[in-house]
Amino acid sequence: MADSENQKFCLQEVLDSFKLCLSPEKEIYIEHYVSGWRGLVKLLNSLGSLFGFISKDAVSKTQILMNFLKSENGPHYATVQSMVKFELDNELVDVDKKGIYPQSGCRTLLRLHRALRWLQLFLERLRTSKEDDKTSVMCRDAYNESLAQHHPWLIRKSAGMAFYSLPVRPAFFEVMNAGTPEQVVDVLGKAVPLLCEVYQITEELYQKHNLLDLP
Ligand SMILES: CCCCCCCC/C=C\CCCCCCCC(=O)N[C@@H](COP(=O)(O)O)[C@H](O)/C=C/CCCCCCCCCCCCC
Repeated sequence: MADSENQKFCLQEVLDSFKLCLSPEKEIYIEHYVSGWRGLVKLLNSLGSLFGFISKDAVSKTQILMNFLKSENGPHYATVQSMVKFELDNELVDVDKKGIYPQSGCRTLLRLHRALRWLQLFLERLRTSKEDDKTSVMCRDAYNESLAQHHPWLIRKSAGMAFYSLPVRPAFFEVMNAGTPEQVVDVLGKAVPLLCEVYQITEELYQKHNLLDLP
């Protein structure tokens, strides 16, 4: 695990990364998108070993994208839009679902994009929750409404077990390291619309190019 993923989670930092990832022309910078996910992985790593398999998958996907960014084709991977164009123009994507490019940038980002929908739904539930609402239920409901439909039975079961071990809401707010519960709710109020915008732009781009079902 990289050192940065062992550091303390900071919600504001995650928010800043997702803010930075949107250009004025609404292009999405992959470097900052990945940095937002890496910030989130810090929180995941503080939640215990049951979340290890989720963290491992998120780290591996962010690493694939960082490797593209650092490669000789790096400039083509600066934004999600330029990556889609580059991989489609050069036939590097499994548009015909043959599974020849299991590690393309487009399919890797699609997995994180689907997870972003879960995050958006979970954070909105958290934002509007009451003190004794269960984080495990909020997380499970958000998961069932989004990512679960893309996961096989074993992953769904393992994720469900991990959710049970989530701390109660006041303790979860502490881990989020963003001040008082009122301040956490305030930051969440800024985070959710931002994640929503990043999600929507990616969703429309992937839809336009028929990339939403990449194997
Ligand atoms: C703002 C602070 C509060 C929220 C804190 C959230 C912290 C979340 C950090 C990272 C989320 C993990 C993102 C996981 C990406 C999963 C991508 C995926 O779907 N991968 C599957 C498919 O990949 P391929 O096999 O096709 O390559 C893969 O099979 C999945 C493996 C792992 C299971 C993923 C379960 C995801 C559950 C949602 C995250 C729950 C975290 C709960 C923490 C509150």
